Amino acid sequence: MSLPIFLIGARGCGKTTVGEALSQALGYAFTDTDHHLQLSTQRSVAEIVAAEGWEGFRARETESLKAVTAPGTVIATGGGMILAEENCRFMQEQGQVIWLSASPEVLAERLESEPEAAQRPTLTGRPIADEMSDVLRERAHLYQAAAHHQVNAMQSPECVVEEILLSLSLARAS
Ligand SMILES: Nc1ncnc2c1ncn2[C@@H]1O[C@H](COP(=O)(O)OP(=O)(O)OP(=O)(O)O)[C@@H](O)[C@H]1O
Ligand SMILES: O=C(O)C1=C[C@@H](O)[C@@H](O)[C@H](O)C1
Ligand SMILES: [Mg+2]
Repeated sequence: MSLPIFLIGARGCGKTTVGEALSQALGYAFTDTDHHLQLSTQRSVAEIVAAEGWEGFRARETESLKAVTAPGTVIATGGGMILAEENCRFMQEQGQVIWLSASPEVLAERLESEPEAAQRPTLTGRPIADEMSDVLRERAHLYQAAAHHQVNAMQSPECVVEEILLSLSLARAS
């Protein structure tokens, strides 16, 4: 059985971009928890947060994670998925967890060129570069603890996919 592959990491690290390419390379299905939430609620992240607060969004995010998880699937997760221990445990038990790691400067640069405010409402109210530094300071240890493998996400998407495939094949060989 082909275990699911979960991509974790901060906003802008490339979970959606790399996830689609990885799924094609493996012949897996691709799914994205943010996208699933948007489709199932017919609302954007910003609309859910405005109506239910971040707490409401986080509860829905956990439901989405469970709903989309299936064998033979690459799953791009929301940037805050690792905030709940329950989610981390679930991902570790169900499949392989890959952290796409990038510096706050690279993340901010990518997000500034494609803000997508409806899907990425501000987390701190601070300018994007400061927000990404704050977020990584708070979350880097959570991404690290949740992941089976850490991959450098500051390369081209093709190279990130190659690095993931290598770490998965090394894991299978050991
Ligand atoms: N490896 C990469 N090199 C250069 N640009 C990239 C790379 N990966 C993603 N990008 C670009 O960065 C932006 C964010 O990518 P993407 O939407 O895949 O990130 P994400 O991790 O899914 O973010 P979110 O958590 O908000 O869903 C997009 O404009 C994308 O084209
Ligand atoms: O980093 C975060 O907390 C988030 C990242 C996005 O993927 C969305 O899940 C949402 O905007 C929250
Ligand atoms: Mg995404």
